[in-house]
Amino acid sequence: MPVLRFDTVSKTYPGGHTALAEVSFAVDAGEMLFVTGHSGAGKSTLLKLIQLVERPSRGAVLFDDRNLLKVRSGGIAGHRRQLGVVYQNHQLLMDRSVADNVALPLVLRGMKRVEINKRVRSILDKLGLAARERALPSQLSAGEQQRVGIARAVVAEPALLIADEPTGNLDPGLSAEIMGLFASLPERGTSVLVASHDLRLVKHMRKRVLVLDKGRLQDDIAPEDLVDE
Ligand SMILES: Nc1ncnc2c1ncn2[C@@H]1O[C@H](COP(=O)(O)OP(=O)(O)OP(=O)(O)O)[C@@H](O)[C@H]1O
Repeated sequence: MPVLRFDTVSKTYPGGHTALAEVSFAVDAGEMLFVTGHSGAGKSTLLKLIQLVERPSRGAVLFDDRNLLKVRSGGIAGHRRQLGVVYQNHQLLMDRSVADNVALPLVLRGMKRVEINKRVRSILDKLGLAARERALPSQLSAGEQQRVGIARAVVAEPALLIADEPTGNLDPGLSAEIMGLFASLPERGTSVLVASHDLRLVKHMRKRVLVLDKGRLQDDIAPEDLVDE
């Protein structure tokens, strides 16, 4: 069963600009894929519809077979707890330690402290951050900060991880490293959807690629059909 499905989704913003036009695709549980396209193609809009930051003008977005149109304002926070989100500029709390930042989604869920500590330690270990758990974000390198952002996004084991230009501020070496971390997540059952305009990096990852062009889904490329430049 797909974890996410777009069924002929269109989004026209107030003012009349159509950011997405009749977009359809499905994401399986444990699948990783990219959405790419020029600036303004509609990548961020697509991710906003999944997070219920925006609503479709036409068509339906289904998450775990549930039509998100049926989620009322009171249910939005609950819906978002099923998602992990990684931002370009990580949005860490700068006055809290690495461990506290990563613990936040679990604290918000009311989890017991012992369980929180166990999970935080385990994910920090996996992402190579164990030695930095007491550090403040400002004491970390850009790549480490982004890894903390990823740890925080996946610590609650979301069904779907979404990331909007997660390597935008990083050099090519670090970008490849961060993408490698994303690629390791589906093994843990999390589906991963990454928006990126970095075509070289996207092709290098050899995953399925959705190509948006002026809001239309121009292509849906299987990994085996990708060609190197
Ligand atoms: N809130 C809004 N109101 C009106 N128009 C918007 C709004 N948000 C986005 N748009 C327009 O919709 C189109 C798609 O924007 P979107 O941010 O989804 O593109 P994108 O592919 O993520 O671009 P980028 O790579 O530059 O971030 C753009 O033309 C943008 O100007």
